[in-house]
Amino acid sequence: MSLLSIKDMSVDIGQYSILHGVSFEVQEGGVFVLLGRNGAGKTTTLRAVMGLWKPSPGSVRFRGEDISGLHTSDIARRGIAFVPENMGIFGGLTVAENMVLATASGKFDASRLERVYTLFPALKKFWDKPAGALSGGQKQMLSVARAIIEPRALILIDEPTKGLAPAIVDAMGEAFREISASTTILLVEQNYAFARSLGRDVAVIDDGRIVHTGTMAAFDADKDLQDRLLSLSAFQEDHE
Ligand SMILES: Nc1ncnc2c1ncn2[C@@H]1O[C@H](COP(=O)(O)OP(=O)(O)OP(=O)(O)O)[C@@H](O)[C@H]1O
Repeated sequence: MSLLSIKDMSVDIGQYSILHGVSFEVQEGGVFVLLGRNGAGKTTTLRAVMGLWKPSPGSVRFRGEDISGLHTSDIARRGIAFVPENMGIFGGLTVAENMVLATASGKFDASRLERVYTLFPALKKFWDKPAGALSGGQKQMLSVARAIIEPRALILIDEPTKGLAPAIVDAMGEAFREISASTTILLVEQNYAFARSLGRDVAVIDDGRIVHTGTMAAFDADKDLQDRLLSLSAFQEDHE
């Protein structure tokens, strides 16, 4: 059984029809990358999985259970976390307070906290500092740390490398590799090199429709396909 199975999912926002029958399956373990041009529907797909938009019609199954009608908090309780593009952290609170708010009980499991410190040493260093004073990369690390401080089966991560320096992107990649050994990651990325280095499977969305699914290795080997689906040469110039 797939960990996450999205079937014929359509999403309307107000009078606009944004997703048109999106279907793909995410298997347990590793990194699944969702690629697509600007405005293709990547964020909308993640938000719909998290219950922040309601599919109509369509289903989202998590471990076989239809979660598409559930509230976001109930979806989170089933073991899915969302790291939004704007990171969703509280700038006026300390790193420690941001982390506490990400726990269900208000307490940390010591070994999980130790893991966060190992993955992201800067968070330990700035533990009692306001999150708003962190650099962009450190804020992104805090946002990911909040998602893994409790046990999760699936983390949805939206464009985590946007605007980050190459060294920070490398550190983020290392952390994701580590995290994905125990937690499945559904990653939306515009940085193709980053996506390629992490992804096992890939789906490409265009104009609210899935236009390709397969392994990342096969997609990466097919330059014509990449160019056709992503206009990758233009796409890379934009992001270099
Ligand atoms: N709240 C909203 N109201 C109206 N239209 C929206 C809203 N959110 C998204 N859209 C539209 O839906 C389409 C898909 O947006 P979405 O953010 O999912 O794309 P994306 O692939 O994540 O793009 P990007 O890479 O630019 O973030 C776009 O045309 C966008 O303008």
